[in-house]
Amino acid sequence: MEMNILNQERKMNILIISGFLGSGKTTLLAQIIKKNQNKKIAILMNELGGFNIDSKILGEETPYNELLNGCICCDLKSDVAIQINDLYHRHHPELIIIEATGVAHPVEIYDACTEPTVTKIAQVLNITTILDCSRFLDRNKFSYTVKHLMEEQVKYAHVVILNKMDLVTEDEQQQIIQQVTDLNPKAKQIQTTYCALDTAQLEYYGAHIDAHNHMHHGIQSIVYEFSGAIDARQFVEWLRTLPDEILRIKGFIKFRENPTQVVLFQYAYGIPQYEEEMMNLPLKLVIIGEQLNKEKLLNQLDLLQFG
Ligand SMILES: Nc1nc2c(ncn2[C@@H]2O[C@H](COP(=O)(O)OP(=O)(O)OP(=O)(O)O)[C@@H](O)[C@H]2O)c(=O)[nH]1
Repeated sequence: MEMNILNQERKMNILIISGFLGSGKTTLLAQIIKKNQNKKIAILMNELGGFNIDSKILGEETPYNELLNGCICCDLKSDVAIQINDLYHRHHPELIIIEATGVAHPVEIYDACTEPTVTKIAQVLNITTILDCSRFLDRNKFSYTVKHLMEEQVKYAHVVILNKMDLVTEDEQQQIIQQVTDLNPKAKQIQTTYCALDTAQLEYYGAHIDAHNHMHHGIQSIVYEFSGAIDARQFVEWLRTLPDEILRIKGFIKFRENPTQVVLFQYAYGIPQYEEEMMNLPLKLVIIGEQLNKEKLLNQLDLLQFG
């Protein structure tokens, strides 16, 4: 799947809402639903807590599915595809909003949305991260892991909402704008209190999207399909050349050494994994990364395929 904002194929859009615990994700969701009553929106909620969103926020009109007892980016990743398909077949929404738990990593959520059964029917519109501004400014008080996660949520967002502006001074407002810019200069920043915003600013629907600004930053993905087996040694060599911007690769390959065996290939944080796959699946690779040099990658993959 490519981050095709224009949605020419009329696929469902997926909006990923990320943000640390208590930053305002549910508040934003409520705003979006309230202001877009004429749109068919469905929610995929990954709550660890027991808040009754059903009646309090969404109303009875908005379909939602839940991912329970775990975090979307750890143990529930494969459930995401199942739930998205379920929402699609039962409700045919224009937009699915995924509200992840506050501790979810945006790349993992995006990754979950690149399953072939999802890309057939939907595409990620953007990752919107919400910040509790004063908490974000105080992030050095948290453990390294928490601080790192808060920064990663900003780093990989296409849109960053600087929320709870009412709780910070003007001086602090300037500091946070600068810090977010330093972490992710290309993200669109929106300052809010109680997530009050014109929801069109989040650029939900294709017609409102400025494709040029959004095609070239943030997380993107490309899909490549091999027509047959490739050379294992060349493939490993290619992996060694990959830049840090490549965050994930996954898919199915066959190697010439054993051309009938389909291999499930996964690559994360520079580490490849190979598993024998029993089914004969299409030989597609999904590559996820930042600022992907698509043309170069496709050329390299062509060389693997035909070289
Ligand atoms: N003062 C202030 N409070 C806010 C603002 N936005 C949200 N809140 C409050 O902050 C609390 C957390 O907001 P939620 O929308 O539930 O945050 P969340 O990110 O969904 O929280 P989790 O689901 O726990 O991760 C609620 O009590 C909100 O009413 C804001 O701009 N200013």
